[in-house]
Amino acid sequence: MKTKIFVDGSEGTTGLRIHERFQNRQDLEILTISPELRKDEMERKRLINASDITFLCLPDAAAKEAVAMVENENVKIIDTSTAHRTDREWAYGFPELSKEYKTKIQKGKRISVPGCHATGFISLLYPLITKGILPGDYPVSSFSLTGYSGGGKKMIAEYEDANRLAEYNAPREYALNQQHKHLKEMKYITGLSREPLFSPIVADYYSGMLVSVPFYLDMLKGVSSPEFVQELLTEYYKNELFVQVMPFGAEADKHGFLSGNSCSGWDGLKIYVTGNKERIVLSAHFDNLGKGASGAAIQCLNLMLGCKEEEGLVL
Ligand SMILES: NC(=O)C1=CN([C@@H]2O[C@H](COP(=O)(O)OP(=O)(O)OC[C@H]3O[C@@H](n4cnc5c(N)ncnc54)[C@H](OP(=O)(O)O)[C@@H]3O)[C@@H](O)[C@H]2O)C=CC1
Ligand SMILES: CC(=O)N[C@@H](CCC(=O)OP(=O)(O)O)C(=O)O
Repeated sequence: MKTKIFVDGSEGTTGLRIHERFQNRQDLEILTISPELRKDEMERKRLINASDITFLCLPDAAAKEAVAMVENENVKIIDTSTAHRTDREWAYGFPELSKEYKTKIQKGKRISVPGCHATGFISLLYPLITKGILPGDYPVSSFSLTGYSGGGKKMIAEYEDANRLAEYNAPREYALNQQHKHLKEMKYITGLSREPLFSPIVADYYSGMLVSVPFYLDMLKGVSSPEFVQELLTEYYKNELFVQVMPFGAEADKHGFLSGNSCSGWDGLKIYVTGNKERIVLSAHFDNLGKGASGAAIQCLNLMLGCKEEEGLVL
């Protein structure tokens, strides 16, 4: 029997990308909502409760409302919003972190997909803290480049407006109050003792992310060389299809640049370790709409269904 799927928020950026990935899936039956009824509570509630698995691709408040609509106890939820990422009752949808994370997703009824910036940040720090080389009280700072689709329909419309302001031509730093919405999950999942200093930058390209975290090597425990960090990350992710650790010092292009958009359209995540004997930078390179949202949501679905983890995804 086919698994019945409903996407609440199917007309949005994340919802549309999830739908695209259902093409050619014979194992799924997609329950659709008429576009004019997409905010109709009764119709949403009917479809949520008729589904086996519902994806929530909504703003936080609407995601919480949708969860409150569940009456059928067999319904499973995959939420792409920020609403439930630090809720202990929910599985955090990052299976590569550990066997426990993977099992909780496979067996779970409530899955919260990681935030896009948080995905990159956590992919870099979680292994270092788990393996004891990064002290939990390290004063971590991070900067992150993102394409404008990360801001959803509203930001896409602003960037693609023919009459937009000249400021949109340049990369723009935001969350200047140091209150970005991913800080909570960055701290909660990694176990850092405090929230990192985090500076996201949105630039004039559609999609793709580059999340970077610099470290002083002598402040990491038992680390004598940058190669050691690269080898530790390689070992940590060696069985993972979606995470690739690049050779030490590898650069994305022959001119020595890592550009924000070169993983656009791809559903995996590449880790770069660059720098020298004193200072290194770890960078996670992926697509905010791939491993940063819709791709990760589909990966969680595949794990829940017990099919190939990469089904319908681009690797
Ligand atoms: N874009 C990205 O890269 C990422 C997004 N996310 C998260 O995914 C979620 C969706 O984001 P995104 O797709 O970018 O946002 P969009 O704004 O592109 O889409 C949101 C959709 O939800 C609809 N919607 C809003 N309120 C309601 C409601 N009460 N009932 C039903 N539908 C509603 C909107 O309707 P309408 O069409 O009328 O606007 C829209 O179609 C958010 O929580 C976001 O933070 C997570 C990771 C990355
Ligand atoms: C460019 C831009 O505005 N990006 C969004 C991130 C989108 C995202 O990942 O939001 P979720 O927390 O719902 O996952 C931001 O930084 O707030």
